[in-house]
Amino acid sequence: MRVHIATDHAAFDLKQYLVKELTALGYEVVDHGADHYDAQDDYPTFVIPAAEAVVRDPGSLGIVLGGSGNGEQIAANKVRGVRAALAYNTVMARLAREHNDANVLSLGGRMQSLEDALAMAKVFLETPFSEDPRHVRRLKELEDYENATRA
Ligand SMILES: O=C(CO)[C@H](O)[C@H](O)COP(=O)(O)O
Repeated sequence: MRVHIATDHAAFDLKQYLVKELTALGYEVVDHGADHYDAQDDYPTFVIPAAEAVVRDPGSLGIVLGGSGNGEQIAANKVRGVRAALAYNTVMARLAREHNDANVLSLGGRMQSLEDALAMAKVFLETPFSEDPRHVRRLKELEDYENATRA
C-alpha cells in the first residue's frame, strides 16, 4: 500500500522515523516534506499536497503530522474527498478506519512518543472500513452535503 506522508517542522523527527519504520514494514511511503527542519515553515504547504495525492491515488492512505495534529487535520479536510481524523491513541486510530473510513490520519508529534505514534499509524493502515450500513449511510450524508455545497 502507498502511504502519503507530510509534516511541518513540529513533527519533523517523527516523520523521518515513520518513513523509516513504515518502509521497513513494506509500505511504499511517498514523502511530501518537509525535507528539512525549518522552524518557520507552515503545515498547509506540505499537508495539502499530501492530502491531494491521497485523493488522486485510490487505495492509498495519508498520514499528516504537526505539533498537535489539529491544524494538519483541518488542512487535509479542506481537500475534497479527504476524510482526515485526529488520533491520540490506537482506539481512535482504529475507529477512524472502522467507523469513518478515514483516508488520512493526523498525529501530533508533540503529544506522544515516537513508538506510540508508530503504533497508531500501524493500526490505522492495517484496519479496514467496517462497511457497516449505518456508517456507509452517515458517510453518504457527508458526501451529499459536500456535493450540494461545493463547486
Ligand atoms: O500543530 C500544529 C498546527 O496544529 C503546528 O505544528 C504548530 O502550531 C506549530 O507550532 P510552532 O510554530 O509554535 O512550532
